[in-house]
Amino acid sequence: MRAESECVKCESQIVEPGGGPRDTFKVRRPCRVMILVNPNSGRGQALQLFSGHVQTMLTEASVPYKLVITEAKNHARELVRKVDLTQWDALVILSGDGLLFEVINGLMDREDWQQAIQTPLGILPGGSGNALAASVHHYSFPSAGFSQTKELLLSCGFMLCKGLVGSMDLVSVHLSSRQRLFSFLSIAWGFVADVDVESEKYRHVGPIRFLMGTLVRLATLRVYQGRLAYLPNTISKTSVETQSDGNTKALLLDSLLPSLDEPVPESWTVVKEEDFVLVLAIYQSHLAEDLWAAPGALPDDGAIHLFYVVAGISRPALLRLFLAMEKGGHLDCGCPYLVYEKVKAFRLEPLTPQGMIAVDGETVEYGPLQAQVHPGIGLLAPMCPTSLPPPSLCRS
Ligand SMILES: Nc1ncnc2c1ncn2[C@@H]1O[C@H](COP(=O)(O)OP(=O)(O)OP(=O)(O)O)[C@@H](O)[C@H]1O
Repeated sequence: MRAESECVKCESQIVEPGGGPRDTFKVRRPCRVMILVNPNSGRGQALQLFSGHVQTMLTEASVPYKLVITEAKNHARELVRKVDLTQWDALVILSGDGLLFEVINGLMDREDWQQAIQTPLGILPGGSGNALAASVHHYSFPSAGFSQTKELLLSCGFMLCKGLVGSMDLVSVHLSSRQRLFSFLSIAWGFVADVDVESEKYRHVGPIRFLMGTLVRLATLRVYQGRLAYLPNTISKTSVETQSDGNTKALLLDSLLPSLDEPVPESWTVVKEEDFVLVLAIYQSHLAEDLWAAPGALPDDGAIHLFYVVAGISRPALLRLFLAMEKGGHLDCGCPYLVYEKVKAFRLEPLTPQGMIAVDGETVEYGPLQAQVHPGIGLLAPMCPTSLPPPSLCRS
């Protein structure tokens, strides 16, 4: 199936709403949208979600679109590396968070990454985790929950059609092989990474896969040795610093990070514990549809929300934390093993010889890594700055 609606010239209206709670929002009615769908994401129903719900919304809102069905891993990354972005006002992902991770890294691979990453990126939930979609819904309708992925899809589709755009932080991640990645969601090591990766096999059951994975992992609770250090979020907002590569490409500098083989600067805090149950760095509010992991996070707050749980926590206490996370209440549990810091950068050096590290839910090479936030370098498309009622209420 391949659908392409006609691309018509329509007026682009850019309005600073002023009355909204934050001043970074623009109303930019999407004109031409490329929608990338991973047909295998989640329960394998992304195409049905498109034809059953999204297509009608786009048609009703007169938003011209081109549908691209991804054929394999890295298809989307290769495509956005080369595509003529002047043809598109937004790139929209109907999938899980993994496909957006590919698209962001494809855009950042480009010679013209500075302009490319300013292409508004939209998300429509088609995966089993849907962390960014749940976060977007939360930023837009903080007091309105949703009970099913379909409701979340309608909410994100509605906001996409409204054409609201806000800025988004990206985090630059350095792995020990010198590979550099750009992340919009999270970096996880220990319990959370294990659950995320191991529960992939239950993805056909949808978001509940994380609860199933958590219960399985709790039964075999492990301690992971490693070193953690971070730069607290006390320094003033960092600006985007670039340097030329000697040709035409500007390089985005990670000026807060020393080389991975050098010690961290004295201004950093070194965590004295070396036995962890989990380390989670997150920069959106939600880690999954029903995991409100960072209650204070905003997409462009210039902070990495760093959580870690040190060894010694009991299985029931850890389960209580995850159950409380459904309502964002884990920090109110008074758990002495859970630590939360807002940081600009951090370094993690696992000492346990084998394990999992997940960046935006995707497994990456295991080993030392460090990361730095780049405030507001991306644009997130379905964002709503006002207290509009959620779409189901609008229609009644
Ligand atoms: N047609 C395809 N077939 C197989 N894999 C694909 C295809 N298109 C994309 N992928 C890859 O599949 C991986 C998972 O995609 P994604 O995260 O979007 O869905 P998901 O894993 O079902 O969602 P979630 O992470 O919410 O569970 C990504 O690495 C993506 O690049």
